[in-house]
Amino acid sequence: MHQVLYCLTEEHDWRLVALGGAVCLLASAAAISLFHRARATKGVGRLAWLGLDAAVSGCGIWATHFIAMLAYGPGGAGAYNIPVTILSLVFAISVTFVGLSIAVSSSRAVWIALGGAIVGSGVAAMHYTGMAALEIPARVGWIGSTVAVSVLSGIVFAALALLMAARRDDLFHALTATVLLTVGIVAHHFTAMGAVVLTPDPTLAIGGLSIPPASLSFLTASAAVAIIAIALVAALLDRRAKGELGAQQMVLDTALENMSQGLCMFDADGKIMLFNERYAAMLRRTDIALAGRLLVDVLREEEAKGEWHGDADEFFARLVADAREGRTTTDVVNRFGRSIRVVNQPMQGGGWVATFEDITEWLEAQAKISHMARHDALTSLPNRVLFHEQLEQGLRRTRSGDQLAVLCLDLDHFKDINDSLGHPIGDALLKEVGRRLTAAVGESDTVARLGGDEFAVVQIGRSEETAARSLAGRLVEIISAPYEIDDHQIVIGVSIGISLSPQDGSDPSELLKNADLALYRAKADGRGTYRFFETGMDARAQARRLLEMDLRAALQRDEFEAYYQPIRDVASGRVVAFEALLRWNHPQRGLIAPIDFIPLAEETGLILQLGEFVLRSACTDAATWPDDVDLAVNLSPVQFKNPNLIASVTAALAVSGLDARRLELEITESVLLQNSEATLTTLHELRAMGVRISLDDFGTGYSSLSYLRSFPFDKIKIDRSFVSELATREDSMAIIRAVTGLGRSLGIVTTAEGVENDVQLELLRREGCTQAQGYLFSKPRPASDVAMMLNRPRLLASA
Ligand SMILES: Nc1nc2c(ncn2[C@@H]2O[C@@H]3COP(=O)(O)O[C@H]4[C@@H](O)[C@H](n5cnc6c(=O)[nH]c(N)nc65)O[C@@H]4COP(=O)(O)O[C@H]3[C@H]2O)c(=O)[nH]1
Repeated sequence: MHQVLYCLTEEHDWRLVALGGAVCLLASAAAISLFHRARATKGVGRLAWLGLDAAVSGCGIWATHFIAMLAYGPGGAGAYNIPVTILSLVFAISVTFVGLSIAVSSSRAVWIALGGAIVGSGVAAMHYTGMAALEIPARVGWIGSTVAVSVLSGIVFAALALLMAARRDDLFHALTATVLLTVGIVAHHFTAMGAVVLTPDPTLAIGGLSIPPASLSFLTASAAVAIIAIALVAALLDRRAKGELGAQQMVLDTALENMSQGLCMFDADGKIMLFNERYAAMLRRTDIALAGRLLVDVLREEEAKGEWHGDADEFFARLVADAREGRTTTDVVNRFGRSIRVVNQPMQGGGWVATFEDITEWLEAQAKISHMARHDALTSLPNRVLFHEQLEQGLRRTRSGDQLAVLCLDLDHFKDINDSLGHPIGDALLKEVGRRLTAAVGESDTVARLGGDEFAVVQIGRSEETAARSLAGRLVEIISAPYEIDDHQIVIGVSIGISLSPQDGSDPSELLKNADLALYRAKADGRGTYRFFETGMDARAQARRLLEMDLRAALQRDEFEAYYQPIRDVASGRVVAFEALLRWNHPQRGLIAPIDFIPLAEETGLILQLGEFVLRSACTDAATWPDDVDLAVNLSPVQFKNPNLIASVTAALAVSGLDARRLELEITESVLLQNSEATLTTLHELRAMGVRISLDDFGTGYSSLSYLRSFPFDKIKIDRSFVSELATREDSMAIIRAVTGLGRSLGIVTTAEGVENDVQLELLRREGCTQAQGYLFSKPRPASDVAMMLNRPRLLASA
């Protein structure tokens, strides 16, 4: 140690030592930076960086040595043998190259340390060869132990330097490694110089092939500094470029790995260049090597394992050909129970990018949406859209000689069931109807629910009239069979309209329209039956449409008028009331009877306005009559569903000033059929106001008697049909006798309608009927004739 210190302080020029140290530091910095570059690169690039690193390190060590030698006082007297000097440079570069190569190619500390140690021994090899090149007039001797320390210090520090550099490529590790390497080189040099023992010998001459130390040192130092500087700049530029590339790579990797789609990139030969994890996971290729492999090899491997089916070579050849010819292809493939959409997009310069999207859920949702769009949610039967499509399909078949029938079905009075038993029961009934229909039709026939209580059937193939007739008959029977739903026994009828193709039409809309017209006819003919389309139906429907338009206009033009028909007390013959009966003064058609427009007004809802008009005008008229003459007004079931009924009765009474006890409202059984709870409440409210309630057309319904129990009616009006047959039919007489008897015992007034002659009147009187109404006394007349009707018991002139 003493020798080393002595050598350093006494035998060296400090300024040159500092210069050598600076060159060494610069060389070390470049060497470490290049070392990092070499580790970050692969293949030929790595080899180039290693070569440059070894050259820079070798030159750096070499230059450091000769600058330091210039600082060494005793060396100034000699010269350097040129071949040996060159050999020392070769040693420095080649041994360093070996050491760096080992350290770069491994990530294990032991190999990196070994590489570093070899670099350190390269420093020693250079130094001692360089010393051998020194020619001075003295004999050079060595202190063995100091030599050993010098070699060891170079090895240890160089190994530490590379270990530090290999840990991380950042400023801290780079600086620490640089300092360690510098220390290694410098420590080695000066320790080695401390080991030198010079014995002057003037006989030793300087050879011919030598160069003075000052020239060599400055020459090599400048060249080395230039090389080192260039290398350092190159390394720094490369680092920055790599850094940017690395950042881009990171962004790309993040994007790739966070894509919901799988992505795989192939070169022009079909070799996998890049893929993301989603791709590997989607195609279950996580366990097999993919990068750099030909797709066809991967497919063959999967084919062998039974995971891929098809001809791998043919498939692959097609993909490569598509990419080569610039064709973008889209396929939906089924892999492992999932539906995957694959898009192969050719790349510029060959190869293609394949994207893989799992569209299983999307396809399922699509199927669901498409099912929902074409099926009825309640019954799952085809809806109008699908029905149209199937009808169109069927019609295409009829062109090749087949026949087709369209059956439109409408449940009779379904609304009443819905209103009285509630929607859940109504829904359950519709479902059951759908099931019965489906079970009843043939395999090639289609049943659809067109909406509400409307169903339709297309009968294809054997649909000549008799087949359609037999199906319709069967359907009427099947649908009319009782239903048991939630402890309710339900009976419902069905009306069916039928159109046939080709005779009744050849496009879906026409056939449906004609079947609808036939359905309308079936309903008009009493429901619970079927009708075939006939040509005249269209005209009738047209007439109905015109009537509806007329009706609306008539309301605006005030063409309606209340007529009155007297009701007489049978015993005294006195007029006790007038029934208001609506008339339409049509400007072209003259006076129109209610039977010709009331049903349509009920269907279209216009009855609400009409009913209100009758109530108001009749109450106003009646207010002018004697106090003991009452007014009877008919109420339609439709009006009864209107929540404003009570309000409009109250308003009519209030505006006219008529006493509520003089007003009598006539309702038919059908009013009681609908939503009975609400109906009964309304009836009771009307009664509470003082208004009386009559049961009109008694005897024409199915269970007239049972309705008498549900509400305490003030009056029963015996239907005209019984009165007209009074003298001829025994059973009519019996019914009248029963009703009048019932009225007497319940304290209810009985009014016989349609009394046309004295015989009928006499019989009614005999049976104890309370009141009578009919043409015998007067036909319905305008309000202006009321006074006349009051004064004259019989007014046979027609109205
Ligand atoms: N053949 C014959 N017929 C007789 C005789 N006596 C009375 N009539 C007719 O019998 C019908 C009695 O009225 P309705 O049973 O309530 O039957 C009424 C009633 O249900 C309905 N209607 C009439 N006006 C209104 C109204 O303002 N509102 C409602 N909702 N319906 C009305 O139209 C039906 C028919 O009314 P109209 O044509 O006026 O027919 C009236 C009347 O002209 C007779 O001796 N012989």
